[in-house]
Amino acid sequence: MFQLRFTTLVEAPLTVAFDVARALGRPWGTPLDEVVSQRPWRDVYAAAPAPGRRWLTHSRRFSATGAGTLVEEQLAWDTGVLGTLLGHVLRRRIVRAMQSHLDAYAAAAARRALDVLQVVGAAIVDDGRVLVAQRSGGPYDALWEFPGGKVEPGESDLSALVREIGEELGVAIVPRAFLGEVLLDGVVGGGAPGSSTLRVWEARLTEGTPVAHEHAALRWVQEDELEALDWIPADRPLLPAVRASLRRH
Ligand SMILES: Nc1nc2c([nH]c(=O)n2[C@H]2C[C@H](O)[C@@H](COP(=O)(O)OP(=O)(O)OP(=O)(O)O)O2)c(=O)[nH]1
Repeated sequence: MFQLRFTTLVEAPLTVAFDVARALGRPWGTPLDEVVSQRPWRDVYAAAPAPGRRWLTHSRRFSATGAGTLVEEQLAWDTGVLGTLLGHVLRRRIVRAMQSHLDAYAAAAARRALDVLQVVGAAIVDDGRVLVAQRSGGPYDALWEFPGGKVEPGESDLSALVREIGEELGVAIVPRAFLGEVLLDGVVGGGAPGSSTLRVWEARLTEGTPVAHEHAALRWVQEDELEALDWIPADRPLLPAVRASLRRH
């Protein structure tokens, strides 16, 4: 059996990285059938046996990191009776084709990401508690969230985070660990569910005391109080990472 692994870091949210990867297809002619598709986390494709090849699979995993989406791909095939030499030839061809394909993919995904509305939030942690904010007005009136807001065109995620926290709470923060990314439901930027995303970082206060300039209320809550809050539904999948972060501090 032959195996190849490729890792690409794409400056784009999960959904964009996933959708662009699928739209571009693969840099070789062999048609592959979809075996698994879990948007935006994972897909697996396989090719039926053919001359010089008993089987071929291509699986991809997409995971969110603070620097973008990490795409881990694995190709595996078996050349059957035609043996090792053909396997090596195939390997060289696939490596060459994949290298330029992945460069083009990363560029296309980064370009597409510019059209997607991205929201960043801060889980500000201090003394074993995290700051949560209650929205005032709009479709999520009175629901709880991580303070933050929309990334502006040309702005990096972390600059947007520091700016939004300054505007909303009047404090300075330093973002630390990346906690996770969730799909938003289309209320924010319009479009289908997942056409915008929320990325949350754990952060530490460096200056000032938070004041609710734009929210109805602010609360410092402990780990065991997180679950009972009336959260914006999209935020709930982030709570395990926030709990883990509170345990670390
Ligand atoms: N800040 C933040 N927004 C969230 C969270 N979860 C979630 O679905 N959202 C949604 C609510 C809003 O529709 C959108 C963020 O918009 P916003 O109104 O806070 O952003 P902003 O300050 O840049 O807004 P704007 O007044 O400039 O338009 O993302 C969350 O935890 N934090």
